[in-house]
Amino acid sequence: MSAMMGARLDLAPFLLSPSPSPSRPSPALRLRTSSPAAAAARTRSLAPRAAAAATAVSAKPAAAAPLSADRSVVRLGLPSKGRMAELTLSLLKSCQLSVRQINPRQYTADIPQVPNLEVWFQRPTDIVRKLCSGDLDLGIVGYDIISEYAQGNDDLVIIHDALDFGHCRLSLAVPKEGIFDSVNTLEDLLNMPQWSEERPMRVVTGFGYMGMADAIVDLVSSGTTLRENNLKEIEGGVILESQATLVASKKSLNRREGVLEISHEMLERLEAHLTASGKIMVTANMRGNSAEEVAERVLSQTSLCGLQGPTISPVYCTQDGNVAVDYYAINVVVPQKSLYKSIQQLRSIGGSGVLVSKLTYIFDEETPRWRKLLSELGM
Ligand SMILES: Nc1ncnc2c1ncn2[C@@H]1O[C@H](COP(=O)(O)OP(=O)(O)OP(=O)(O)O)[C@@H](O)[C@H]1O
Ligand SMILES: O=P(O)(O)OC[C@H]1O[C@H](OP(=O)(O)OP(=O)(O)O)[C@H](O)[C@@H]1O
Ligand SMILES: [Mg+2]
Repeated sequence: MSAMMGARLDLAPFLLSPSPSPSRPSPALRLRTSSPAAAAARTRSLAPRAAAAATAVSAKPAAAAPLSADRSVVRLGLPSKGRMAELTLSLLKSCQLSVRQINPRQYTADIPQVPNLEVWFQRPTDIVRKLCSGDLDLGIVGYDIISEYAQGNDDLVIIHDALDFGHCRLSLAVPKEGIFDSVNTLEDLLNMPQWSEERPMRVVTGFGYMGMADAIVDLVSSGTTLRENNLKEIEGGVILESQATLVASKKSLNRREGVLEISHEMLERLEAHLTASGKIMVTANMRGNSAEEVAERVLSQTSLCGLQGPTISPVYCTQDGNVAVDYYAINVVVPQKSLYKSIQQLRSIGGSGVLVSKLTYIFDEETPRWRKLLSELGM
């Protein structure tokens, strides 16, 4: 949950729970609607979105249902449309978990690499609902959707909290100009003389440009939509940081055969792929008297320390009919962004014949996320 923990929650009690905690200071703030789904349903064309927002807000998660014994297949819910859909499929493909959809009109598919797994394409909100109701066992959705639609349901557990796509934040924004001209922080906003008991600050998500609200709450990624609509974020106004997550029903993990094993395999593949992304393997030859002496030279360079340190192995050749070692091969994993620096450093200590290859997977020892999941399941 590391990425989410950075979220500033100053406003959370006002936005994510039905009634603000009485012990909090009472800024003159009244929230009309709190759903990011409603938030998402504003801006570029307002009227139709307002209607959509109204529908979305009333959606509540289904109560946790008993485990249905009538199916033996494990079900994974994936986003059926929107930006998350394509990115989810391409992430799975990168993990050698390609989804096979025989008929594109159907809402089910499979992953040939994982027998006994059925894929259901669903809207993100429905993925969470169906995890809660027991129709799905696993799902990939944004953390924002889990926060919003699985409140109070402790059956859901996040297996991987940082799938590295769908990055956005739920943020409070105000108009750039007018009375908000010099409002740059949450404190500035709450201290504005305009708000009072009789006229509290109104935060809505569907009517930000119609003069009915003072501020809005919406998902923000690049910030383009806000800019295009003459709005600005303010310091301290981030309510939640979100990105795609792999989530599961604890009940399924505990009781449905195969769910735990499939989760483990998915987690391992995802971790291996995500750990490797942005990293490259640099191989070079270096003359030296011993592996230790070469290691000292390599380790003196800041960009050549590798994951656990460089691997250094002798390169054998024959000299006058005898086997001899003049050179050592160095293998070191480095971040792609420090490629050129690594090459400069290798050359500066006598490296030659540098080869660079992309890394596809890094399988570490058991991932801490697996330990964490087992402990959350009481295993
Ligand atoms: N601008 C964005 N950049 C990155 N991720 C985003 C952005 N907006 C939303 N998301 C993430 O993507 C998820 C799905 O949003 P998306 O817009 O694809 O679907 P949707 O809003 O349900 O569909 P639609 O907008 O077509 O009704 C959100 O729950 C959030 O986690
Ligand atoms: O900061 P930006 O990069 O501009 O992204 C933010 C926008 O993205 C989402 O909308 P989306 O594109 O999903 O359209 P929607 O309103 O139809 O959901 C979100 O609701 C914002 O409007
Ligand atoms: Mg959207």
